Amino acid sequence: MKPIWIVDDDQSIRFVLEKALLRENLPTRSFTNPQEVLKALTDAPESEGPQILVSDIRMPGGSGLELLERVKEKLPGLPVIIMTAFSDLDSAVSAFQGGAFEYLPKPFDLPKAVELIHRAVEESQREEVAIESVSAAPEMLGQAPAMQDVFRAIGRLSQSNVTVLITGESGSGKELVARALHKHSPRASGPFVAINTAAIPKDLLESELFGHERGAFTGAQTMRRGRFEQAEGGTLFLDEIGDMPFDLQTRLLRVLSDGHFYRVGGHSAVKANVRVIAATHQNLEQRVKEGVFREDLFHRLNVIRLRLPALRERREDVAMLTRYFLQQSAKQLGVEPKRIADSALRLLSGFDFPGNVRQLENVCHWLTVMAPAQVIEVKDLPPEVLAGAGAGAVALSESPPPAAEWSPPVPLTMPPAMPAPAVALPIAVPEMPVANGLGVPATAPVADGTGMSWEGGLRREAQMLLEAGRHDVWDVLTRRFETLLIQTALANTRGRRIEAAQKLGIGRNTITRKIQELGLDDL
Ligand SMILES: Nc1ncnc2c1ncn2[C@@H]1O[C@H](COP(=O)(O)OP(=O)(O)OP(=O)(O)O)[C@@H](O)[C@H]1O
Repeated sequence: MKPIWIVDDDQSIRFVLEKALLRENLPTRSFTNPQEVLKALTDAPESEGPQILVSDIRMPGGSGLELLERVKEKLPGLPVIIMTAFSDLDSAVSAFQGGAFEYLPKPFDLPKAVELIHRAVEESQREEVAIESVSAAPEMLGQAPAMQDVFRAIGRLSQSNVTVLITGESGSGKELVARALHKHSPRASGPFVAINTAAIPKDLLESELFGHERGAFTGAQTMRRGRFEQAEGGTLFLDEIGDMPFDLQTRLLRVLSDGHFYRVGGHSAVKANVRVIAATHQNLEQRVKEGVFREDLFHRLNVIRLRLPALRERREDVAMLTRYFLQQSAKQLGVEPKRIADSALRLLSGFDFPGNVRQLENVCHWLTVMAPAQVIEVKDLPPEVLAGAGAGAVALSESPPPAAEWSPPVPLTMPPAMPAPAVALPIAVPEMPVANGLGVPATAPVADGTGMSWEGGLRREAQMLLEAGRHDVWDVLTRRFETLLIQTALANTRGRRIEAAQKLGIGRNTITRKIQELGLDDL
């Protein structure tokens, strides 16, 4: 058998791989840089050429990706495994684009690396080398095995126009995956059009999707193209497909099977050259059983299914994502990025993140604005994290954090007579008539360590968000305010929701809905 060529400037990697492969009776030949490999390729007779090539990406004297390109010119069928210390999608995408067989994120698990090499050898012996291609958006991060599987799937789908159904909890990155699938598809130069079917009133959805002719209904003064037409030649992302009204499901099914549709009030068919990617946080099989989702549409959409893991199923990614979002927020706000203390990171990693990556992103933004110092400590974490991270955080850390850094969940509001909590809260308490049960505002705000009042903190955040040119300031701050109100009320009623709703003067359905929307289910 021909040898496995290993190229890496790191002697220890070469050594470990050589030894492991030797134990498997796989011969090896090692190189320290791409030039040596190219020279050997020219000099070596065919019989001594590589069976497969395992290459690092960053080496003095040339990049592994350039090497991949040059090698592929000479030996297009050769399986190449790219090793990279950067397990973001960029490297994976470039590797797949260059025609790599697989990529191996460093530090790797040796048995897994050997297994991968075995697979590549089998593949090369069958002389059917799968040349895989591009993957996803560079800003999509993930080191957890479950995310690596997602990246690989994206890479494999990149040459195809197939319909994909993405499932996963809210905020887990479904739209990001859809964008990545588009960006690395043959339709990349076409438009990517997204529509959240749950966010558009039922009556408007049909014309939103398919457009309407002039005079089709009252108010339709001009002809309007719908999202299907806007996505012509590109990709249409249908978010929250599980909530699509039944009659529209029928229309969608028809477009998918006939390849054309009619504008509302229109009589001539409009051709639809659109790839559909759908997403849902719901269990569609269950929706089919309940009779609210069409089974035939389900099968149409479910050609390929990608399941995105919830963030709590990949806690190992929290650290990397936190650092990334802290940098992004700092960039947006034009400030120095904050760092996070290990103890705070441990706590954050133990939090269940019902709102998934989006919630972590918001937390990081909040910390960038609100944490008083450059290094974020446990006490700076937002109340919902402090209140909800207990069990997971302790389980994650090898030794529990010192008592001074961590106390059990603290209610946001203290009755005026109670002593201040051991943990300094990141924001002071809103002055609301909830604390003493007498309908009298609790007047003493809890110190936040910055001397800033709750109102002042909110005003400062509003100011910074506005200056940063954000267009979701209302949403972000309303959510923050509602979260505070509900947490405070729940803390005062020992979690009894109906009582909390009464105290807040809202209905029980409203509090239940808000708790769900705000991702406070764990309280
Ligand atoms: N793996 C990731 N790396 C970096 N950012 C991510 C990742 N996953 C999600 N995000 C970010 O988290 C936020 C939420 O992601 P996205 O909108 O794709 O989630 P979603 O599952 O479509 O949510 P919803 O179901 O509520 O529509 C976005 O700002 C996105 O950029």
